[in-house]
Amino acid sequence: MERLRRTMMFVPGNNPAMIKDAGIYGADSIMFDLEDSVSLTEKDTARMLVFEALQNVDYGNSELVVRINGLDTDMGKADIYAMVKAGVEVIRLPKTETPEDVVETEKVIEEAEKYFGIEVGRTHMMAAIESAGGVLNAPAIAKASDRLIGIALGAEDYVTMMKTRRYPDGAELSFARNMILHGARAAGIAAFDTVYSDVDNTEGFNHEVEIIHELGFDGKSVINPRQIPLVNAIYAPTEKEIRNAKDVLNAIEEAHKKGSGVISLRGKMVDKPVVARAQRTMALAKASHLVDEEGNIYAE
Ligand SMILES: CC(C)(COP(=O)(O)OP(=O)(O)OC[C@H]1O[C@@H](n2cnc3c(N)ncnc32)[C@H](O)[C@@H]1OP(=O)(O)O)[C@@H](O)C(=O)NCCC(=O)NCCSC(=O)C[C@@](O)(CC(=O)O)C(=O)O
Ligand SMILES: [Mg+2]
Repeated sequence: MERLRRTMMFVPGNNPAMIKDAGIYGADSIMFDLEDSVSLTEKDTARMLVFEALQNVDYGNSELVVRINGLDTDMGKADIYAMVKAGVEVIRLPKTETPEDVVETEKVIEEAEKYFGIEVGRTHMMAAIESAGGVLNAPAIAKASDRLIGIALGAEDYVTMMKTRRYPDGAELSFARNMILHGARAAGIAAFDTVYSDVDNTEGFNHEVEIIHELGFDGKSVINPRQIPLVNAIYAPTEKEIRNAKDVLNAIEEAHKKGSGVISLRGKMVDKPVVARAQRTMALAKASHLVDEEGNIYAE
């Protein structure tokens, strides 16, 4: 079953209190940041704090990601070596422009794994796309390495470069979102939407999450724990969807027993893609604690 990544929470790497408590909010992934939320004078401290946390703090089931500084900076290589040594699960490249950026970063990760005697390939990667060039290269970026678990939109840098700003309807992000989503899906990896900076604007945030949920994004980068339950609520299937998914899975089981891969349920065809969607619905229902391990709805 694929790993759920509805929320990926940014945690500034130079904030010890936030780093210590980041695991209590139930983010699917925690993303420690060594890049833009950390000032130049704090870079070494942040690297050290995140290194210590990765080794010593228990973050439960959350996936652990670190956004490094790019290899075009003085910090990129040191970030990679420290995070690989600490056993990070995923390294996130910021401001990815080309597939070569991914390949270059992968080379350094591999060097670091060999240097520390870590199994080559254990460290996964994701690439954030934050510019016009990056968006146009999204399909190639997404296929640049087998280590990539996903690609993500970084809209704050992107809209700045595009000489616009964020608007409530999201029209300014429509092309970028579609390129990233199609690039990710064509490569068979995950697609993550960008942060929403106005943390007190719940209505605006929910509207944005509805848009990306409908488009098919796996999840969203968040900057504040208050945003996590909002995303989870929108990604949680409704009771009607869960009941339908269960009916679909039961129906296809019956069909398989009779040697068929297709069956009719209440007049609608149930075949492979319908079954795949039902399985995903049940996975989301489990992650949202709406059903037990056997798929029984808790309220029943
Ligand atoms: C926004 C705000 C200042 C609001 O502060 P507030 O004080 O109003 O927060 P409150 O809600 O009052 O906090 C209640 C309790 O939660 C704790 N708490 C809050 N936030 C927490 C957190 N993130 N992690 C753990 N703990 C947290 C807090 O410590 C408190 O704990 P306690 O005191 O114990 O009760 C704060 O959240 C914050 O700093 N966020 C992180 C910002 C950040 O990382 N930016 C960089 C990434 S974007 C970027 O770079 C752009 C991008 O690159 C993106 C891309 O590429 O996708 C692009 O181009 O688009
Ligand atoms: Mg950025």
